[in-house]
Amino acid sequence: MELLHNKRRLSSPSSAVADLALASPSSSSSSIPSSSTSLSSPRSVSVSLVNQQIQNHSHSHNHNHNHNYTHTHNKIHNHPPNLTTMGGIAADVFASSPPRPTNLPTGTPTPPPEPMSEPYHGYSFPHNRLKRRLTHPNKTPLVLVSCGSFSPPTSLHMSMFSVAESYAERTGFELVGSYMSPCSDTYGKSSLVPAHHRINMCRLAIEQTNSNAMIDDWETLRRDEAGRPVYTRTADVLKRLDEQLNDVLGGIQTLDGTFVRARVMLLIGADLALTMSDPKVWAPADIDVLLGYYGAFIVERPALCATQDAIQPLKKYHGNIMVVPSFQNDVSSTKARAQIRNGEVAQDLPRSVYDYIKLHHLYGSAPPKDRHVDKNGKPDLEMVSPRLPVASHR
Ligand SMILES: Nc1ncnc2c1ncn2[C@@H]1O[C@H](COP(=O)(O)OP(=O)(O)OP(=O)(O)O)[C@@H](O)[C@H]1O
Ligand SMILES: NC(=O)c1ccc[n+]([C@@H]2O[C@H](COP(=O)(O)O)[C@@H](O)[C@H]2O)c1
Repeated sequence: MELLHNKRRLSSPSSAVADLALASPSSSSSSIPSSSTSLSSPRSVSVSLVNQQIQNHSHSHNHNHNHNYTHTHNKIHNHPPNLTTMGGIAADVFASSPPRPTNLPTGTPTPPPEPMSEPYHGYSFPHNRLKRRLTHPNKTPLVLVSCGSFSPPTSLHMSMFSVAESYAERTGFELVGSYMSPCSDTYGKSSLVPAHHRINMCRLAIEQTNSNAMIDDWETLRRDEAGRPVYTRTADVLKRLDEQLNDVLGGIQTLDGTFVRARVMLLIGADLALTMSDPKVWAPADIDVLLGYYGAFIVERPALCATQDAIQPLKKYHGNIMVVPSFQNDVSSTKARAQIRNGEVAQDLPRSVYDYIKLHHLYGSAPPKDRHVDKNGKPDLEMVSPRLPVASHR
């Protein structure tokens, strides 16, 4: 498929900066809408950070949530978020977020021409690891969605879920599901290996790290009328996941038996957040949807950018942003690919992912000398590196 223009890079070497008028011209989901109505402007408050002063949120605004979050499904009632605070961590994300509209926002960009839930051969929405019932009272069910290239998935991609989960659960949330949504092959990044390899590697990474994340390969399967893969913007990915979880599956059951909508939020690194204030990379209407309506957990990535630089331009959305502290690291897919090309062992990859790369000669890797494969030629999952931190909620 012809890309309409090249990927544009910001200063950050591995930030996501594909300029996204790049996929099929025939798909309206593939181009940045030129204009749209904005969502109601969120109140501007400080971004949640660890050690921020504990705030007590007794929730006079819960009425808004109740009113605005009624579900078409009869069983669903909004469960008002009760922002508990524990361990000295503030939980102001809901307290400060705008009332959520009943339906998806009018500012939502032009939807794709085909139904967003169009079934593809062999595809079904994954929910096997979705926790369908809350285990704690007064918590808001949270689903985190990590959209990325995952070319290849690194140990940091996997631990992002667990650090965000630990952070979220000290707030008013209970994590009920985590999704990895690999982007389509049409995303303009030359480093992408074909989607089936990226999906296989994500699967291996999940197994190896004992993660509860699910892979939603819908982005990689979407096709236009001519059968060509199309790019899906991240705002549309979240809208569809929201529909699947809350409208199709019916939401999450609370301890008192009622059903509430899960809060869907984006999980990204600070380098990607840095690109979000660039309208050539993200349509402002999409940012309204992603940060104004859904919200994001932004994991610090100090090796690539200063967190402040990333979030300061997004200050009108701060009530919907949680900044998750991370440790100093230079882990990236770019670094892993360079190591593989140079014949070095890529330490930051789950071992099974590394073996898969060698087995399939991806990223210019030489054939493996020391194959850790079973008798069927599949990577031997026993040959694994030490386990990474894992999500603990199931
Ligand atoms: N070490 C890290 N710390 C924080 N966030 C990360 C880290 N690695 C990846 N991410 C985030 O994970 C998401 C998906 O990233 P992606 O698959 O593009 O990996 P990447 O390492 O940034 O890739 P590349 O190096 O190929 O540009 C992005 O939001 C990115 O910011
Ligand atoms: N306008 C958009 O929807 C937009 C812009 C840039 C990146 N992204 C997404 O961000 C994710 C990460 O991208 P990178 O691999 O470039 O870091 C990908 O899933 C990509 O599709 C979306």
